Amino acid sequence: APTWLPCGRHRLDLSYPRVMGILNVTPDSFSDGGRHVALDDALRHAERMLAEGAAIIDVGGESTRPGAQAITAQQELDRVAPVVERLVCELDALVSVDTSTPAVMRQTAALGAGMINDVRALQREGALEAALGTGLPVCLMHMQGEPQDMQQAPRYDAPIEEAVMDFLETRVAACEAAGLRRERLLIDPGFGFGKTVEHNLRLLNRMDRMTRFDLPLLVGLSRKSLIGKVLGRPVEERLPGGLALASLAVERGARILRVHDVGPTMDAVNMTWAVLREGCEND
Ligand SMILES: Nc1nc2[nH]c(S[C@@H](C(=O)O)c3ccccc3)nc2c(=O)[nH]1
Repeated sequence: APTWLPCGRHRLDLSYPRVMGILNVTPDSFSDGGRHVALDDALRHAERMLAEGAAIIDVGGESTRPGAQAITAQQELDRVAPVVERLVCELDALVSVDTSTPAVMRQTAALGAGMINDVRALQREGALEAALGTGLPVCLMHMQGEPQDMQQAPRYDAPIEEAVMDFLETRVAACEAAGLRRERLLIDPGFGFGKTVEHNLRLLNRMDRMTRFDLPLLVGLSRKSLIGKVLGRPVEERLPGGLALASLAVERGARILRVHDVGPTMDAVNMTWAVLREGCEND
């Protein structure tokens, strides 16, 4: 996999695992005193995650919560654009935009976003062309179904890791066929997106097989329901479980960890990396 990734005006060093901080800008995060307060809060939250070591800030406007009703491209843009603009202009942050919407990809790239994070792997009409036009790297994630229905009855004919890798293989091929250079691609197994707990656990256990793509591996495990179901913890008590998963993910090849709790994850990831890196050099 490449040891660094051009992300707009940023150059992301991937020779060691990096942490991506989650910045949620869906309306519930605007529930308090209106947009400007929320915007300032978002900036402060991002500033804190950067200070704790986040290499990337992931900004998502579409609530992928199961059962959430779909929003228009304009609504998504109205949420995301102001935040991206201030993150870029005031913090010079490397911003990834969690979107499947072509117009949002184009407009946020124009505002200085450095990466596209598409949970639908550029399958929407016009998404591939839009991503290509931005020149930005793109994370292709596996999801079965849509957030509205993906968790009702996840099932696969093949073992989960094979189904996920087959899907990602087809999406990587589609991108390359459309002229999106392989050096611009990242892959992500999509934990929790149309998978049972067993699917998620098996997928992480066998995730080292995804290194065969020779592409940077991004994973999102933070506070997810698989932690809740295995440990019986509510979402606000899932950090220890999440740190265990982050360490395992790094050991199995993950290079970008998408998390809520940046500081603690930095320590777990750096501790894990110190062990893995040491073993290699002094063979
Ligand atoms: N690349 C990449 N992008 C991501 N965006 C998300 S949203 C997810 C969450 O729990 O954060 C989520 C899922 C369902 C409802 C709410 C929130 N998860 C990932 C991931 O695993 N990989």
